[in-house]
Amino acid sequence: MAMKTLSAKNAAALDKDLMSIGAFSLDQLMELAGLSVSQAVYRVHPPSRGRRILVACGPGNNGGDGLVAARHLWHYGYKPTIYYPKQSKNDLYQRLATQLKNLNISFTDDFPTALKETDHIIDAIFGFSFSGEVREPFPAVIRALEETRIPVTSVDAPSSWNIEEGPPKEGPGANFNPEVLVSLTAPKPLVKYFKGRHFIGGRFVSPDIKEKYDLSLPEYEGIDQVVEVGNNGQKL
Ligand SMILES: NC(=O)C1=CN([C@@H]2O[C@H](COP(=O)(O)OP(=O)(O)OC[C@H]3O[C@@H](n4cnc5c(N)ncnc54)[C@H](O)[C@@H]3O)[C@@H](O)[C@H]2O)[C@H](O)CC1
Ligand SMILES: [K+]
Repeated sequence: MAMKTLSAKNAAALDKDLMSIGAFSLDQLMELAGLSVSQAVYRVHPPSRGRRILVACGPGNNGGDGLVAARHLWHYGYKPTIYYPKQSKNDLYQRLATQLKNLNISFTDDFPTALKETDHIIDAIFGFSFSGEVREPFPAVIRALEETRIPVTSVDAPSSWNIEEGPPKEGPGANFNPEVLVSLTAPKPLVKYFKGRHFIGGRFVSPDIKEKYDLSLPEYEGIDQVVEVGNNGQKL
């Protein structure tokens, strides 16, 4: 049976519902999303495999999830480095960045060098609001992610992939195949092109929202914030 997915349009509508009907603040949702990402990274890349984690953050909420994940990973004993070239002036992101600076987590502008000095990468550049061709300064970053042999965990979507149609036919991202994907709330249609380990995270969906968007979500176990699923969307 094919996996049930959530279109980019419905993902944005669901997000709005969580904040209106659901009465969640964006901070809360982002905290839970980033916590999920940190748990998936801990599962696929425990600290014994190397503690250095490069977190590439984009300008929107996907980037915010990356900032939150970096904070949790620091508390688990990792050594995150942040690449965040388009920093938002918005208070939420500024506070997230300050929280990291208070932990002495370093920020870098030099992505190629940072890539040589890491054990794992988190791709928190673009999520469900990405569209069109990748604009500056990100084409070189996506190309570097394509070429590196260091494993990548993508947050919600492999950045540069079209949310409905998957990898671009040409240009940056055409050969980008991350090792791990953490779909937040529910998988997006692009998952049918994804071949790596797949987790679902974002444990904040109420039964009425699940029903409204016809989601079929695997059961989370115990205190886990992520569930690993197979090609059919069933829990592994
Ligand atoms: N309910 C949930 O699942 C939650 C998910 N979260 C995360 O939020 C993102 C979606 O966030 P949003 O701010 O809407 O957008 P993005 O981060 O995907 O990107 C917007 C950002 O990127 C720029 N942009 C768009 N296209 C391009 C392009 N071709 N080139 C360059 N830049 C581009 C755009 O201008 C914006 O600045 C979701 O995927 C989850 O990761 C929430 O954190 C919590 C709830
Ligand atoms: K991403």
